[in-house]
Amino acid sequence: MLCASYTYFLYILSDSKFRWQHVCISIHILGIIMSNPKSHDGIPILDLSQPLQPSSLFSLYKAAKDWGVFYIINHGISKDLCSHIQSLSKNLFNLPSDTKLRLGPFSSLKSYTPHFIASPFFESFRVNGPNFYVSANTSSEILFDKNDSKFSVMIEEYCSKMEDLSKRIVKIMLMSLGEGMEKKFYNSEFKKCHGYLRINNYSGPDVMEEEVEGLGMHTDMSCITILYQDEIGGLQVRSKEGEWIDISPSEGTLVLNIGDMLQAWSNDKLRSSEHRVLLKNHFNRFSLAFFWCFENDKVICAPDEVLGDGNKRMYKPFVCFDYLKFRENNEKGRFDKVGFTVRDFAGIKAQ
Ligand SMILES: O=C(O)CCC(=O)C(=O)O
Ligand SMILES: [Fe+2]
Repeated sequence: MLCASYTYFLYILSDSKFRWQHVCISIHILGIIMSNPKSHDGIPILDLSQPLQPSSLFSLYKAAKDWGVFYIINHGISKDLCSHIQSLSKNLFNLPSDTKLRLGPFSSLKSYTPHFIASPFFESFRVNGPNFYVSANTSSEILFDKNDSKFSVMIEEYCSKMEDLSKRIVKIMLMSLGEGMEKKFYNSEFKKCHGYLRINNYSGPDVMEEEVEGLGMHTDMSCITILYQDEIGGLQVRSKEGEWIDISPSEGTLVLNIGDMLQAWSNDKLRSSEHRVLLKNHFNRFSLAFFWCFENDKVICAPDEVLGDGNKRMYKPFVCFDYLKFRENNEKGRFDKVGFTVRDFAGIKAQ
């Protein structure tokens, strides 16, 4: 069995067609020997209460390569914490527009995205790390003209759990790229990552004759994004062939999206997921998106070991902050839309 798993790690480093088929055959055999990870709509579920098996790593790698998405369960974030944040966030979203705009795009904090920026049906508050308590508290003081720390304490708790989870998932993604990759690259490349949280509220039109886009198709600029969605549903991810599939909500399940930074760093071995949110009824939808990103001044450049022998470099090395600015400048007043992705910014065009 050990022998078989070593074969997998050897071959995963290479992308040539012949070798790739070989991996699939080896893993198919492994899958029979070891228990297969559970899956949901063909997209695997990472169960953090279980030891990682080579077969689970392979499923995650495959999902991250093909879709840029998988599910996480037994992650240690309680349903109660999410529900409390959801109910306290209602107090923010229910405020009059004028009040919310104190944090809007023309304010100094710029932590509120009002309706009609990303879509008519989407609004969002942003909380920045590393001190999530201070960030949340500053915003709530501006909105409510008083200090109420309950909300900020919960945000702090949620985000500090998200930070731990993000570190764990990045390590797992590195392991999925091949034996020794985590040890080699976690500290040198990912140690200075930082996070921010977006608290999202969707409200469809009162009369819905057809489904509407709550959030148009986009990729995230992060390394990874961890998403909590309530029970309403509507999140979809696009396959390479252009087919949309539902990422259905399920209690206790978080969604992991690969973002642009990890796509570029892994030289397209991991795919930044193209996703959107469709609203199918007039119920409000709530989600929490935690973005885990490289530090602004990091130069993103796929290491040779990740590239593998004979594989072409897909991206010119670039500074993380320059990409963020590129997205912002090209999308003045808009959200992160496909069309201005990392490929458009730093992709090396095929000759
Ligand atoms: O609300 C969701 O399910 C997705 C949110 C999202 O994609 C984002 O905030 O980037
Ligand atoms: Fe997103």
